[in-house]
Amino acid sequence: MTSSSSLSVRPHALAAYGWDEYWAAEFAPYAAGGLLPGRVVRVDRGQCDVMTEDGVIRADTAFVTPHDPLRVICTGDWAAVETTGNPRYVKAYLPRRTAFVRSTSSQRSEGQILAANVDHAVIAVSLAVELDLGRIERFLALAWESGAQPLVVLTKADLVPDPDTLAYLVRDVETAAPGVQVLTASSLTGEGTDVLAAIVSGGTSVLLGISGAGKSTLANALLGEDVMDVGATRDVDGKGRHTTTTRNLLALPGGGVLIDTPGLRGVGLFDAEAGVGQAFSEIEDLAADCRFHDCAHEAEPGCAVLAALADGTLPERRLESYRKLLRENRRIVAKTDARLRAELHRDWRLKSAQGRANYAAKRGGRA
Ligand SMILES: Nc1nc2c(ncn2[C@@H]2O[C@H](COP(=O)(O)OP(=O)(O)OP(=O)(O)O)[C@@H](O)[C@H]2O)c(=O)[nH]1
Ligand SMILES: [Zn+2]
Repeated sequence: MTSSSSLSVRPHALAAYGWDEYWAAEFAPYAAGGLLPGRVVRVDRGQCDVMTEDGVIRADTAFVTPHDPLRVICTGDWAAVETTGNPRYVKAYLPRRTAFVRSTSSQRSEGQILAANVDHAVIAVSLAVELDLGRIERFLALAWESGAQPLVVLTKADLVPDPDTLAYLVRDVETAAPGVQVLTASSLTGEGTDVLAAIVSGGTSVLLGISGAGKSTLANALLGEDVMDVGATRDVDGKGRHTTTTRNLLALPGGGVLIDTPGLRGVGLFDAEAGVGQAFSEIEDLAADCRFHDCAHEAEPGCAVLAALADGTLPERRLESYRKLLRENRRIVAKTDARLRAELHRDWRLKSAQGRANYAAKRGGRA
């Protein structure tokens, strides 16, 4: 989107990419070490594209690709890049403020880092289909877990022309989203885009939501052009390979930064118990008033959650959804633990085999 020619060497050329006093202070030791700051706009195959005040630099990620997949450099990170060399290496990245993680597969529950330093998680929900509050709650848990502030945008509002119906739908979603702003938007009328643009102008945002929710349409409205389609086109260099200049992180014309990585779109829960808690904050608030601190809200006396169910202040659907997401999350965590346990067990078997061998040696070589 931004051509490198428009990125002259200015003191705050990176401001459009989120550079501020906070990051400048964090980066100070690296600057003292002669490294260049930049924001990662794309990561692929051992290399990454870093937006610096000199424009985009292709850099090697060997130093920032540790064994732990959650510590691998990713889009949105603030990188410290060498000023010279071929290849130029990313030597480090700044501690993340927030991070989106997903479970890579159902077999091995290992997290994968998808995006770093995101401030707003915009959850797109289509009004063209029946609202699925459970799914919205799932996205909200994921968003809260990342550390970003969630925001729900009900898209395709033009398909709900009756204002009362629209207001009712918004309230319905609001009951499933405590502490979260719920907006409506339409690409047809343009309604809502300005409000969204104003919110995302302060910081870095991601768009979450299922296929067809209207994420690309929202992104294009924010970008003021069809960048999302442009990114998919092939490089016309006669070599028939894909363009390598596609960015997953873009500066918005109205301010703010948008991250759109493919994996983010289908992101699932990964060890998100805190996020689930935040997504159901009214239930956790109630639970604080239960007589027993370990109340399961099943049949315990003095249960504030059950009392709220009984007097109608807490919808039953909310409690069921909360339980469902907690169960789902615990299954994922248990899977991770199982893998860890398997590794520990292997370790233990190795040690005990060694122990047996040592013991046999002491006894004169007889096993
Ligand atoms: N009527 C109406 N249709 C819309 C609106 N926004 C998006 N659409 C349509 O909804 C469909 C899906 O929109 P996309 O923006 O591609 O959805 P997406 O979430 O990016 O989908 P994926 O790329 O599959 O993840 C497209 O056919 C859009 O034209 C809107 O405000 N009103
Ligand atoms: Zn209780």
